[in-house]
Amino acid sequence: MQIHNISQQNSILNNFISEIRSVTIQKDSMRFRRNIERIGEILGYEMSKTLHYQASSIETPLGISPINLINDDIVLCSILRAGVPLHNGLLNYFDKAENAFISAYRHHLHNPESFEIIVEYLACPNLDNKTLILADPMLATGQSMVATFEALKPFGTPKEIHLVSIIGAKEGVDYVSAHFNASTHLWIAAIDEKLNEKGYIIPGLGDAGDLAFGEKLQR
Ligand SMILES: O=P(O)(O)OC[C@H]1O[C@H](OP(=O)(O)OP(=O)(O)O)[C@H](O)[C@@H]1O
Ligand SMILES: O=c1cc[nH]c(=O)[nH]1
Ligand SMILES: [Mg+2]
Repeated sequence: MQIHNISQQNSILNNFISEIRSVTIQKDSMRFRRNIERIGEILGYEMSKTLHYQASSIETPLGISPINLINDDIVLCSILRAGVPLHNGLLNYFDKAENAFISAYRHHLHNPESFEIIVEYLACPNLDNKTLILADPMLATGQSMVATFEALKPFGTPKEIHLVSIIGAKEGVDYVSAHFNASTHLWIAAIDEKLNEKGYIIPGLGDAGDLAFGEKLQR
C-alpha cells in the first residue's frame, strides 16, 4: 500500500486537524463537521494529483484554452455515520462522482473491549474499471475499512482504490496494508501511536460519529 501522510508537510491542514482534536473546539459539532469536510477537500485535492488526465480544450469567449482534465470514473464510498462529512468534502471536489454508502458499526459483545463489525446497509453502483475512493475519518483497528472492502467485492473490480482517512492508528494502518493490494493508496492526515483497550485511537480525537452527530445508544 502506498501511504501518503499529508500532515508530514506543514500546511493549513494542521490548523483543521488541531481543531478536530481540541477537546474544547470539537464540542461545536457544526465546526467539527465543517472541519472534517475541509480536510476531505484537502485530501481529495492531494489525491487528484495521482489520477489520470486527458488533454482537452475549452472554448472561452475569446479563444481556445488547452487543459488536462481528469479522465477517471470515480465512485466515492463512505462508511456511515462518521464518513458523511468526509464524503461531503470529497464530493465538493469530485462533484461528478458516483456515490456508494455502507453502514459499518462496532457491535459490542460482552464488554467494551470486545466488538465485531456489523455491515447492514449497502448501496453501490457497478465498480468495474472505476476509481474507488473509500472514505472514513477514523482508521482505528482498520476492521471497518476491510469489512467494507469485502462487502463491495460483488459490485465489481475497480481499476484503482484510494483509501481516505483523517486519523489512523499505526496498528490500523498496518492491518489495512496487509489486506489491500500494494497498488492501493492511503491518503491520511495523521498517524497516531496506539489504540487504547476499547479500540480508540490515542491521542486521536474521541468518537468521530458522536462528535459529528451526537451520542448513540449501544445496541
Ligand atoms: O478501524 P475500526 O476499528 O473499524 O474503527 C473505525 C470505525 O469506527 C468509527 O465508526 P463507529 O463504529 O464509531 O460508528 P459511527 O460512525 O456510527 O459512530 C469510524 O467512523 C470507523 O468507521
Ligand atoms: O478513536 C476512534 C476509534 C474509532 N472510532 C472513532 O470515532 N474514534
Ligand atoms: Mg463512532
